[in-house]
Amino acid sequence: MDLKTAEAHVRDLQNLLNQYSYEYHVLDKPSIPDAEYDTLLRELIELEEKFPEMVTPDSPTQRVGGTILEMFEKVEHTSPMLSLGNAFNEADLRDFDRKVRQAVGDNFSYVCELKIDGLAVSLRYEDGIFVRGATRGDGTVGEDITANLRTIKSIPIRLREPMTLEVRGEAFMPKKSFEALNNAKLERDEEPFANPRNAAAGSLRQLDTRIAASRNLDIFLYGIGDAGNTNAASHSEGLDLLDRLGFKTNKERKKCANIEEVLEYVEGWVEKRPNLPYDIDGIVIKVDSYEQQEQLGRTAKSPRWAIAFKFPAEEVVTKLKNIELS
Ligand SMILES: NC(=O)c1c(N)nc(OC2CCCC2)nc1O[C@@H]1CCC[C@@H]1O
Repeated sequence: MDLKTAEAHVRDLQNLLNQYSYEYHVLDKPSIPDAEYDTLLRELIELEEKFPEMVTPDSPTQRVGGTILEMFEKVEHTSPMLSLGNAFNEADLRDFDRKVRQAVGDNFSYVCELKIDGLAVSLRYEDGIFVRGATRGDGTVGEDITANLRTIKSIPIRLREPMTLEVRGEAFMPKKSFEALNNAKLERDEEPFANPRNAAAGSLRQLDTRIAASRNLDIFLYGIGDAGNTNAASHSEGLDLLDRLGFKTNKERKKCANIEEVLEYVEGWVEKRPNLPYDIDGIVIKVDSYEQQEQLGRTAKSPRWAIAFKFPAEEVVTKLKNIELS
């Protein structure tokens, strides 16, 4: 095979494998059997070993680097990663709604989302290529964990359009992966993780990327850092853009016309929460229109246009049950 043909074949394989990975990990709709994916990946690895100059950062072979980092560099976020004010009951939610209506009137919608219980991260893409990923840190400065985030298969290493933007999301460990990891730790007489959030944070703060790669982490993206250079006019349009670009967003989100619909959504998920394959610790309620978000503004640390309804912690319920039983 001459260089030109090899080059074309490598690009085709890289594009094909990235597409298959997107179908499997983002759409959850694989179009080929795993064995075929593995065969194609092995073929690409062999070709890239033969022609190392053809290895590019967006090749699917570059997800798990061999390097062990010395430490994590500090990263300043282009726009702050805000935290959320909390609501614990219906009165708190109605209070939030009253303040929103005071500021923007009655003509607006909310978007309700599951509040994923993981580690908030920011992903930066330049011309569609994943260039940097960081923890939220204190909201202004986080840690560069790009190498570890690259190992999360649902994070695209190349977008479906060559956009430059920063997106935010919650990296998490699915419940099944958490149970398997803790069973393995118990077998090795190691200290198990207390919950999937700690396990996800601990995995992404590993200096050895092979450990992060072994932890079956996943992610849901929930926002755009700087929606300025997109033509999305609302949060829901922003999330649809993230879907088009190839990101994994949580499909349980719902547009609500008023606080009554929000309360109904929250009520529904109190029941359904235990059946989810990942932990959630509440529901995030956001005013949809970007213009109205601007009007509402923010405090030093959290937006006035969003609030988190917090569920009572599941562990507390378990402990209470144990007390009653004993
Ligand atoms: N954990 C989540 O699922 C989640 C979400 N679905 N949506 C947001 O929206 C941001 C945008 C502006 C303020 C919060 N934040 C989330 O989590 C954040 C990360 C840091 C504090 C909150 O937990």
